[in-house]
Amino acid sequence: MKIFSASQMRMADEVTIKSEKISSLELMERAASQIFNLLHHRLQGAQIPIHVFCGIGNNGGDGLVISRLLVEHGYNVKTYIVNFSENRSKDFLVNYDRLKEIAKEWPFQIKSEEDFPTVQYQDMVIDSIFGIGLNRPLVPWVTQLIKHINNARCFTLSVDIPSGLYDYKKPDDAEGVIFADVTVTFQLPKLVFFLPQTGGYTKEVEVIDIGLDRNFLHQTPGIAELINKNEVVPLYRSRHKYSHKGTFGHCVLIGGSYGKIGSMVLATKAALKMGAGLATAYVPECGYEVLQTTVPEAMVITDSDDELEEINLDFEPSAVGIGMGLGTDEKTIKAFEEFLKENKAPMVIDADAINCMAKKPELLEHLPLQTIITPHPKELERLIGKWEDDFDKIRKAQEFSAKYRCVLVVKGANSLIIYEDQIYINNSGNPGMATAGSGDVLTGMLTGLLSQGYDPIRAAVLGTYLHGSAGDLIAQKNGFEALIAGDIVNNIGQAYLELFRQPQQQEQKS
Ligand SMILES: NC(=O)C1=CN([C@@H]2O[C@H](COP(=O)(O)OP(=O)(O)OC[C@H]3O[C@@H](n4cnc5c(N)ncnc54)[C@H](O)[C@@H]3O)[C@@H](O)[C@H]2O)[C@@H](O)CC1
Ligand SMILES: Nc1ncnc2c1ncn2[C@@H]1O[C@H](COP(=O)(O)OP(=O)(O)O)[C@@H](O)[C@H]1O
Ligand SMILES: [K+]
Repeated sequence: MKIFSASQMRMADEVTIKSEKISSLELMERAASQIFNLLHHRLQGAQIPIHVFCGIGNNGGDGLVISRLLVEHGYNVKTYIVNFSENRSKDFLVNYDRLKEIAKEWPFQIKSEEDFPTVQYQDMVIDSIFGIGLNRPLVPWVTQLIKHINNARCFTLSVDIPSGLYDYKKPDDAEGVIFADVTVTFQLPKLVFFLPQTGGYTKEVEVIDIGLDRNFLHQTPGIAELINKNEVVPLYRSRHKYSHKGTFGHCVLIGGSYGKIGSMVLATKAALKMGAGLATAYVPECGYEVLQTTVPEAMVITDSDDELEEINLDFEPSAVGIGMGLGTDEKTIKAFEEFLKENKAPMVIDADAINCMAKKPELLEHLPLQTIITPHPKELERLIGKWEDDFDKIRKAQEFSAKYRCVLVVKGANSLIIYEDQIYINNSGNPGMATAGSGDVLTGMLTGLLSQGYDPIRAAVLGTYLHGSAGDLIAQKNGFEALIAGDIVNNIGQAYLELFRQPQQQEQKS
């Protein structure tokens, strides 16, 4: 699913108004009445106090429409205008009058802290103060109002985006943003919902189709692509009956040091489970027995005793995954550099191999085109430096990717796959995956896909999705806490099958 910027959303709005020959007012009515329908469906007329806080722009206009429909249907509604400016939008004003006609009284004006209404825990709030039009800091009393609403801790529904969130930078005051239980957003999800600094402002996101112009939505490249099952199914390559193990490549996993051989076990198993034809683990001598015992399907080549000092392969690998438990000893960095100069196979670079590159940036010059690098945030910082906020992080990651022509998988709750100006946001996975070794599994999985000939961007997107999806399958059965990295490997097969499972409804019919 595409993600648009605020200005692209505005353009989609305008194009729809022209192509459908409707007014912006009608579009507002259509959008807001869908939110009302959603509420009405859930509340079924329940008489809980509903506080609708409206700004003075079109987001406020949406709130006024919702209020009017709630009043018409006999709900217990109080409407407030958060009067931070006299510059009211045209459609706001029309709906302001329409609400008065139905409710028989003007909404209550909030102009300062003295006007704040009491909001109780058992009430409900509709947050329609700011939408995607927020473009400057809030006046202090509006920030206070937002904090006042948050303090009630009552069920809060934000219209389009939690008020106080910009769609292009982090909020000025981390507490001055509505904490929403649900955000009902128009047509397409917004980037802020998936970034670590801003994703936490809403527990749930519901995207509603307000019928914006299909051609425009289809033809306009988004600023990012949200990756769910629908997006990855077309990336999967099925197997031919007469294929043999050579068809799926012989990959090599390189890494391990004394006490960190487990990372290599996880990665090697993961590469095989993803479908690599053959896998070799290249480890220090101390890892030999461990690997031969725990992954009998893999071959093992060993180097000196406790850490790698040389990387000499006696075959041409189809893909390389390097870095798990590798260490950053000078000798190892040297070995890695020599290897990079020789190697032509597609690569995944993780963990200590990233740290080696951060220590010696010249290594980056030797990467094969579209090498996948999989940093967690700390490793990313070592590569691209500190960032102002998540938006700045993305820009810096894009610049880094363009400079070295590499694919970055920025790991986290919604891992970002970045290649030059392309951004993919993975939407599978769960907090149970915040556990030792889950990144090693990802590296093995991506290497397994490269080994089978998937191109690096596809491999990064499909592999990251399947990794999260395997984690989700475990969490459904065992919960978050008991999830360990080895379980992710064991659920790779189920994650593949899940790609082609029909939705529940169809299962019940058959
Ligand atoms: N296709 C769509 O996206 C649709 C959007 N609609 C609504 O329109 C909203 C966008 O509306 P607007 O562009 O009017 O913007 P908002 O209602 O989000 O912003 C309010 C207004 O306040 C001004 N402003 C921004 N920051 C301010 C600040 N800190 N202090 C004071 N004033 C500030 C802005 O210039 C803007 O005019 C969306 O979020 C959505 O709710 C819907 O009505 C219909 C369809
Ligand atoms: N809260 C979370 N939600 C979803 N996925 C997560 C979460 N925390 C971690 N992960 C995933 O788990 C993996 C952790 O990788 P990493 O930090 O390298 O761990 P390790 O070094 O222990 O292997 C990444 O793929 C990341 O996206
Ligand atoms: K809002």
